[in-house]
Amino acid sequence: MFMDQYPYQINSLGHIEIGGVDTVELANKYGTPLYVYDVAVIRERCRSFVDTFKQLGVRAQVAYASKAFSSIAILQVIKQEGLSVDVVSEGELYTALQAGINPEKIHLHGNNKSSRELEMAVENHIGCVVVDNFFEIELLTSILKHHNKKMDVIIRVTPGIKSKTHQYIMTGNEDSKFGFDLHNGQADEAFHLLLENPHVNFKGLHCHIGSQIFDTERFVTATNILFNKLVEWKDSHGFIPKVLNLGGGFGIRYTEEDQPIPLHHYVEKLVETVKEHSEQLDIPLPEIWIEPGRSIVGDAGITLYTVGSQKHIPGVRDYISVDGGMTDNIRPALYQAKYHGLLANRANDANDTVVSVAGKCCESGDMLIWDLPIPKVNSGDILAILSTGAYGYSMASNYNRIQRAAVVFVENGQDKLVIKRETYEDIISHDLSYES
Ligand SMILES: Cc1ncc(COP(=O)(O)O)c(C=O)c1O
Ligand SMILES: N[C@@H](CCCC[NH3+])C(=O)O
Repeated sequence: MFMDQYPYQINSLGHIEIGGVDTVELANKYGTPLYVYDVAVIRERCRSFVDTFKQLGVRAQVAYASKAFSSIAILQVIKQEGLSVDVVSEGELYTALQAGINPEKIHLHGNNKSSRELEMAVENHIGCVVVDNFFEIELLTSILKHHNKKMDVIIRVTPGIKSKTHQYIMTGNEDSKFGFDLHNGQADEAFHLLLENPHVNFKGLHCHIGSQIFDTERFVTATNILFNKLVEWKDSHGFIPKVLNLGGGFGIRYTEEDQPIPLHHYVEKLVETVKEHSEQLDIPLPEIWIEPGRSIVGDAGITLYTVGSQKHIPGVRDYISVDGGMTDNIRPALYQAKYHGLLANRANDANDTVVSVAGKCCESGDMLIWDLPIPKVNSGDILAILSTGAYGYSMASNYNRIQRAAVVFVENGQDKLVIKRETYEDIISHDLSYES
């Protein structure tokens, strides 16, 4: 059955169960909309990456891309599992530090890092800055000079390949706001600037070709392209890379159309490719770093909603509306992302109708799922949307002054609130009065 392909079960009451906990009980206890994560699945995903590197005897860092979902609780799990953390802002860096992540295991990304962000990185002795552009080289150098410090850096390059994914989540192509182009001389210029810079240890290259990628082929192509450059730099400067960061982007199942491959396959193929090149180049195997986000938390999470109003337009379409929407999951509106949903309280009932699931925002584009086969829906039913663990909470907004939903972790039959639902007081807490 289709549900077998997801890490959730249906219990004897016909309710969806996650991490051994009945989702209907969770909806009653915490209210909806509610994000629920199975921590055992998160751990299992972390271990797929970490253990494969270990089994292959390769020095590596698996850096969780915390943009996918950042909070104290998730980063505590990430820390327990021995991962590093990739952050892209002061807020993500602050959260990682507060969660107790060892600063040496934090990598700072970003195409427009501010001086405050770089200062914070330097002051906290984080492990590595992934340098993205010439402006940043100057800024970072002046901050390091000022603090009389030295920092490990790698540079982000765009290998110039397009991944089969939505344009907005494609990042490794030439026409991208991220990184230095490998083919027009910019990466070489950055390399020279950093190699001669007494304030940095220039360790190697980074590339991230995009997101939700289901095959290993493009990772191999990207690695080949990086090595073409490394061959040049070894010949011209005797440069030997210590680190090769091949980014994230490993695909997960949202709907039946998605056919993810086991996560260890990516690691095996990357290691094989880097080993081949290193042997050819006659250099020691560099440390291999990867940055999975979605594949760590994506299918470990679901969102529970309560169905409210319904609208039947004869000959056109049936809409059901839920108590959340684009405020807790912007991905359908932003990327036309597709999700699967089902009734959490009647998961075994036969699908005898088709509905489109609308959010409650004042926006026609606030649709979560189009044309979902489902049993006849009653207002008050609990709808579960699957695989919402990545880029759901982290991209949530307060549009229409809707409160951000709560987050609950479940593991081995136990549930724990890890992010409180926002209150109306929270929503106005930063508002200042304009009355004299
Ligand atoms: C530099 C970088 N690393 C890692 C990721 C994580 O990607 P994903 O969540 O698809 O694994 C992203 C986001 O796409 C990224 O831009
Ligand atoms: N937010 C994107 C992925 C991040 C792309 C940026 N590197 C998503 O939901 O798919």
